[in-house]
Amino acid sequence: MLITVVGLGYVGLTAAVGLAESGHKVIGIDHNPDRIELLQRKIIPFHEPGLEAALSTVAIDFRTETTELTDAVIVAVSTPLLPGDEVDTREVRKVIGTVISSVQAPSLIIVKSTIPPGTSDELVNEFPELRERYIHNPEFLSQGQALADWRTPDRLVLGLWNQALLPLVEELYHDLSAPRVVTAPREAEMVKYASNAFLATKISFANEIARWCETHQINVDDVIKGVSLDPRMGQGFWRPGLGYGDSCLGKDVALLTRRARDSGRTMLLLESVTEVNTRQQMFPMYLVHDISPAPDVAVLGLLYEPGSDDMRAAPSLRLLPALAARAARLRVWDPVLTAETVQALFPGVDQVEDVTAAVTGATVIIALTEFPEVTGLDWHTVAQAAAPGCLVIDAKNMLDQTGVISAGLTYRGVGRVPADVEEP
Ligand SMILES: NC(=O)C1=CN([C@@H]2O[C@H](COP(=O)(O)OP(=O)(O)OC[C@H]3O[C@@H](n4cnc5c(N)ncnc54)[C@H](O)[C@@H]3O)[C@@H](O)[C@H]2O)C=CC1
Ligand SMILES: O=C(O)[C@H]1O[C@H](OP(=O)(O)OP(=O)(O)OC[C@H]2O[C@@H](n3ccc(=O)[nH]c3=O)[C@H](O)[C@@H]2O)[C@H](O)[C@@H](O)[C@@H]1O
Repeated sequence: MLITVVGLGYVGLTAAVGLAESGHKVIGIDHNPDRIELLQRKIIPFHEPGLEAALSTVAIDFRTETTELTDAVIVAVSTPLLPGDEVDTREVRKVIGTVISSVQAPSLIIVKSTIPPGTSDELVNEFPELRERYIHNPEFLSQGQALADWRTPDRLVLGLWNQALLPLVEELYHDLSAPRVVTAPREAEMVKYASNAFLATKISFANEIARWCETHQINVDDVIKGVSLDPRMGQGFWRPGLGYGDSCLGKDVALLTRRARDSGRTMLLLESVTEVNTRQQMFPMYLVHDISPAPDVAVLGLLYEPGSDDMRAAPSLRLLPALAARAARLRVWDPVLTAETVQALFPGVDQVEDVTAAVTGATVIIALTEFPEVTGLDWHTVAQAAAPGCLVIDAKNMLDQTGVISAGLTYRGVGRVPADVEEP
């Protein structure tokens, strides 16, 4: 098939590459000319492991606009949160308006962007010709493993009014063997929101349990292992840490809770999920708050996860200014973010080139991102560079605490009981 993908971010570019790998001819459209210029040179404009290598193996026609008739158009443009927690769907509407008003509209118009429940109905009210061609097919990939998730999805959710479109969808996704959930667009929209709300809930739950464990001297790692082996619990998304800090979970929960409040049916659970998360993102502050004299702080990692440079909702955005206000001295190290990005997000911050430069003289080390350079640290070497007895805050329970303690450093994780290790 000949397919146009509009919006070449994490979702759209992954879809374009995945569909090209499946043998389709793909035209990739983005209104950002700088992005197109890079893509034409087979350079991806963000950090997504494996995607650039895959892009180099396929031929995609990248442009800022097209008038060419294709069999299907996939819309994957941004739908950010507006102030007041409503979602901005204007770019989706704009693209649909352009596509539907073209002389011969394509047979399939697929919206992959996350849109609030009811948006597809609104789109069809605005563009009645859309109804017979329309599918809302939400995307469930995770950044950092986007292409792998595309190639082997858990499910394909297909929200449509016109069942006659299904053979075309099968042709489009001929090599994706996941179960299909065929429903109406409104339900498909809600599958996406309910999924992200549940993931957010799981993380806040894990963090609450970790907090309880900490108070009662119980090791949360073993508790989670014991609980999550029950298949009813689902094995993933159990890791306590800094809370969710990606660009979507918070955004999707915010939309649901805002709309619930508006309709007079407050979602008590999800309101609490957000509250727990907001508190959790700042937990390193509670550990450094009373340290006197003001600490010399090294922050290792600014990304919310090593596989994605998406800083739209990263916990470090709130944490760093608070730390800067508390610390006598603050240094950050991050191997992915460029100096320009760091200065734009955290003006004036002292960004150093390597971990050793960051930890030298530190009285507090905060490990925020699970980069291999952090998880693989030799703590005896760190102890020689850092101040004696330096506090190591493991914000993701990713470090070997025995190694940290046996090097003479003080360890604090999330709901972990400090290991009984003989100090040197
Ligand atoms: N990032 C993720 O992990 C996931 C995101 N989603 C949803 O998918 C949608 C896209 O997300 P991302 O890829 O993260 O966004 P993004 O912000 O990385 O990329 C969106 C792209 O669309 C382009 N764009 C915006 N308006 C346009 C227009 N009118 N014409 C052409 N190009 C346009 C932008 O220049 C940008 O390159 C959002 O609705 C998001 O909520 C869904 C699942 C996973
Ligand atoms: O709608 C979306 O945009 C996507 O949001 C998340 O994907 P992603 O944003 O890439 O983020 P994840 O890697 O899944 O992590 C989300 C956040 O939760 C945190 N997390 C994750 C797992 C865990 O056990 N504990 C935990 O704190 C991560 O550090 C991160 O801040 C979902 O996992 C995807 O299914 C969904 O498609």
